[in-house]
Amino acid sequence: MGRRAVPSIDPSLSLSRHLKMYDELPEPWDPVALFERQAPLEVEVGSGKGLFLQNAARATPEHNFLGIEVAHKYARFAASRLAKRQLANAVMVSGDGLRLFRELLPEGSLEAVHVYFPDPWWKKRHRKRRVLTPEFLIDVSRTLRVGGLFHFWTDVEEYFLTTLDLLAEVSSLRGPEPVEEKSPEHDLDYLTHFERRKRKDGLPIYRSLFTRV
Ligand SMILES: C[S@@+](CC[C@H](N)C(=O)[O-])C[C@H]1O[C@@H](n2cnc3c(N)ncnc32)[C@H](O)[C@@H]1O
Repeated sequence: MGRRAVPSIDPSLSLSRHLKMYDELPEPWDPVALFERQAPLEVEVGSGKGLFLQNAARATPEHNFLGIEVAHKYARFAASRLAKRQLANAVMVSGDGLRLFRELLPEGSLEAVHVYFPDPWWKKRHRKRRVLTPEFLIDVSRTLRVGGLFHFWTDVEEYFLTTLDLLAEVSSLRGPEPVEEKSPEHDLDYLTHFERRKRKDGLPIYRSLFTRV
C-alpha cells in the first residue's frame, strides 16, 4: 500500500475500547471480552484506514466486526473512526491477520471474512509475502461457520485468478459468485478507500464471494 500520511487524531479521543494490540487479545479466544456481548462475528484482514469497518459496523449493528491491520498508524486511525462514532460493535487490532487466524480463531467461529485490495507484491520473489496464502485460505474455510461468507476484492487480475485457483485447490468453499458494481452516490460511497482510488483511476475491480458449505 502506498504509505500515505494519515490525518491526525483528536488527542482527547480515547481509543482504549476500539484499539487492541495483538498481544492484548484474549487467549483462549473470547469475543465477549472484546465486544461485551455475543453476536455473529465478521473479520476484515488489512483494514487500512477503516472505511469498510466503519460503514459495515453502522449498517449491521446486530453483528460484531473485528478489523486487523499490520501497519500500526492505520490501525490507530481506523480505531479513531470507530471511537469517534462510538461504534460499540467494532474493534481494530494492530497486528498480523494471518497470525490471528492461525493462533486464535476457533473452527466455525466466524460469520464472514473480508479481504479487500490486499497488497499485490508484484515481483515474483515477493509473492510469498501475500496475505492470500494456501495456509490462510485453509484457515478462512476452517474458521467460517457453515453458510459463512468469504469476500475478496482486488484490482489485480493475476492475484484474483491465482486466488480463485488456490481456493478451488485447498478449500471446499463454494464460489465465486459475482458481485455487482454499484454507482457511488457521493465521494466516499465506496466499500474501501482502495476501491475509491482504483475506480477513480479507471481500473477494473474483480469482486468475489464464497460460501462455506
Ligand atoms: C492495499 S491496502 C488495502 C487497505 C484496505 N483494505 C482498502 O481496500 O482500502 C492493504 C492493507 O493490508 C495491510 N496488511 C498487509 N498484510 C497484512 C497482514 N498480514 N495482516 C493485517 N494487515 C495486513 C497493509 O498494511 C495495508 O494497510
